[in-house]
Amino acid sequence: MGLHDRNKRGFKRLLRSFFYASQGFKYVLKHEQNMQIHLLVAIVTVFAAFLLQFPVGHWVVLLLVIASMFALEIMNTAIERTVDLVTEEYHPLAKRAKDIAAAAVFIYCLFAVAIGCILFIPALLELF
Ligand SMILES: Nc1ncnc2c1ncn2[C@@H]1O[C@H](COP(=O)(O)OP(=O)(O)OP(=O)(O)O)[C@@H](O)[C@H]1O
Repeated sequence: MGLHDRNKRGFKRLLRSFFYASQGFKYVLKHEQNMQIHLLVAIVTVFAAFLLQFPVGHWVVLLLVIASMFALEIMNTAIERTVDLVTEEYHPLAKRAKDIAAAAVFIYCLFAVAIGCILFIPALLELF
């Protein structure tokens, strides 16, 4: 899709959007160590949730947290690359923008861990 056919509609455009989105996802997965960690944690928690036979409500919360974590990390990377596009020199505003984007991921991570404890600890205690 060229830069000038943004007004086009249709299935082909939708397919192209999926293709570009998958390129973005592949890029983040390949280049961002944090994303690789998120993916690993997601796989482990989903596997554990299967074993612990989570009820539907727990599954909904778990999948929501995983999807939001991925989306936030992807947006963080987009902000980092956009800042790099504006300047590769040291700039206090570049630092601010990147630090704030990283803070969003960090805060969400803390809450995701807390939610994970709320979901998993009682289920694990029930095993004993
Ligand atoms: N152009 C810049 N000007 C000033 N400070 C910057 C600049 N680029 C990066 N920094 C600082 O360095 C930190 C690390 O930036 P970097 O772009 O390497 O991302 P990162 O933290 O390594 O993230 P990731 O590992 O997810 O790519 C930023 O949070 C910011 O504090």
